[in-house]
Amino acid sequence: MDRKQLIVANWKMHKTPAEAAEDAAAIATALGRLPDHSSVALAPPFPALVPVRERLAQTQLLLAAQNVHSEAQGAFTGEVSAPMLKACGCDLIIVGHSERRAMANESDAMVQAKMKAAFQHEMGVILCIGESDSQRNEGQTFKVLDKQVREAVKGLSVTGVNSLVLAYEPIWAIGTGKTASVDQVQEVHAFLRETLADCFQTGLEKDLAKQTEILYGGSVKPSNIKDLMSMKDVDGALVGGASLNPETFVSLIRNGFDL
Ligand SMILES: O=C[C@H](O)COP(=O)(O)O
Repeated sequence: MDRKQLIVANWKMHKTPAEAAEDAAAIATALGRLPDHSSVALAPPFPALVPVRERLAQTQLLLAAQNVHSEAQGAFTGEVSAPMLKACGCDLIIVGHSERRAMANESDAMVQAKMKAAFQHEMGVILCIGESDSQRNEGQTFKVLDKQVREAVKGLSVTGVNSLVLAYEPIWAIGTGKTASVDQVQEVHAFLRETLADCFQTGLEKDLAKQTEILYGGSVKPSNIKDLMSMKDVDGALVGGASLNPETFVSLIRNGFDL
């Protein structure tokens, strides 16, 4: 079984619902039919989820949320739950983005609880992990990533593993224009694949772990996506800045998927 390719637009806190819907329609129209093994997902801000879903009906594009709360309901002002996101038509949820870990103090335990909530409500998870500049300079990269992965997937069921995508996003490469070199990315992705296999040591789970898509994120552009995706363990990308303009994002996808 070959792994799929996936390119995800993370629009972060950009675009009104109307702008997001218009851009989603433009992207879907420009792309047309995608090859069977290639997927594209759009992650607009919460208020744009439903309008974007409506524009993506009858297309192959997937809808992703940028965050979720671990509880299904309750007195959590400003939060959004997994059943709510499911009802908005989400296929995937981004969990543990470094911006949330930094701004909202999300711990590995919180990240794990959010993942479980997503899986319980039958959505896939894009689990973001990555080291900071100082952690890389201090030679802590693999230790940091190992902990982030193990803490997040602890106790996950086979169904969970099956719907998990990893996104390696070195914090020093996010929005900085500084992309990790293809060799740095391949080295980390190979390590992450081994770590996952080690986390799921038994039978079916071990096989599923080998099939997990691992995306790279951090200043991915139309000009560098092809080289990144030519690496053996790079299955796609999580794209911020270069996903905001529909034309740029479509050309990034065409280059990445070789369309
Ligand atoms: O989620 C996306 C990442 O944070 C990468 O953002 P960027 O492509 O603007 O560097």
